Amino acid sequence: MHYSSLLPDVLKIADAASEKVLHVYQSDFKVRLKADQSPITAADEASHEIILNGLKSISQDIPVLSEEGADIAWGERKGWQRFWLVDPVDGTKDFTQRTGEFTVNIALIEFGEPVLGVVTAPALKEAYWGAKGEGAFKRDRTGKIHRIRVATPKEEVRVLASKNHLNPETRAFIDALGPHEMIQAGSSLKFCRIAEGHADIYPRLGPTSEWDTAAGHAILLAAGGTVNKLNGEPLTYGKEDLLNPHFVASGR
Ligand SMILES: Nc1ncnc2c1ncn2[C@@H]1O[C@H](COP(=O)(O)O)[C@@H](OP(=O)(O)O)[C@H]1O
Ligand SMILES: [Mg+2]
Repeated sequence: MHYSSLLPDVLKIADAASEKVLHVYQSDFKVRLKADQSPITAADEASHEIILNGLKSISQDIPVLSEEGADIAWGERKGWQRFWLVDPVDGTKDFTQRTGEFTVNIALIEFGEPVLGVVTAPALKEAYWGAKGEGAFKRDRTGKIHRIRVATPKEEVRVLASKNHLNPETRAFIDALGPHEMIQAGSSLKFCRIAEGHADIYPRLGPTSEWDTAAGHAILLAAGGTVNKLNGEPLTYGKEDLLNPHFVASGR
């Protein structure tokens, strides 16, 4: 499959969802708690609907798994060779805290590998995308599009960590890296910051779900980086348990 032929449509869908998400962000929105006690707003729901309908219209035969539509039995999912993996709003805490560091995420998974990804940050007016064999790109807040690439680390490693979920295990991993600079960022923007060469490593020795990481992972791969489990094997998708194992995302 030529992934680049899908990218313009997927970017349009993500931009449409972003516009709606930003509209809610700028309003006096209400925050509710889901059954797992994680926060949800009208932005997550509206973004989910726009993305689901958009993806169905461009690819009737590719199923969609979204954080807000994840109740699909393993018996059905296990036969999927190719599927869309979506987080309508990643960084909902950043959204509710109004830090601006939340994203809309769409990934295409093929045989467990994230082969295409689009991440938009509606409040920052940034967008990132990438596809296997096609490289990775950023649209900055002025609308200019640049090709992006991971950087070669200098002596002081630039480490990315979650703003809201930095646990003791991740902290210990970071301390063992030696001289480093800490950069905190919310949501899947952490993968994008490495993809564009602004940071070197993002260790996550704490919980995430497949939809949190897939799009950023695809972009980082396309920019020359890696996302591996602690045993050194690549992080994969379409697992029965949708919680990811611990992983380390890195540039060169
Ligand atoms: N205890 C937990 N279990 C599962 N996922 C968790 C979690 N704590 C945080 N996360 C995931 O981490 C994401 C936020 O990451 P970060 O802190 O790096 O911004 C959340 O995404 P959502 O905001 O989409 O719910 C959520 O999915
Ligand atoms: Mg998320």
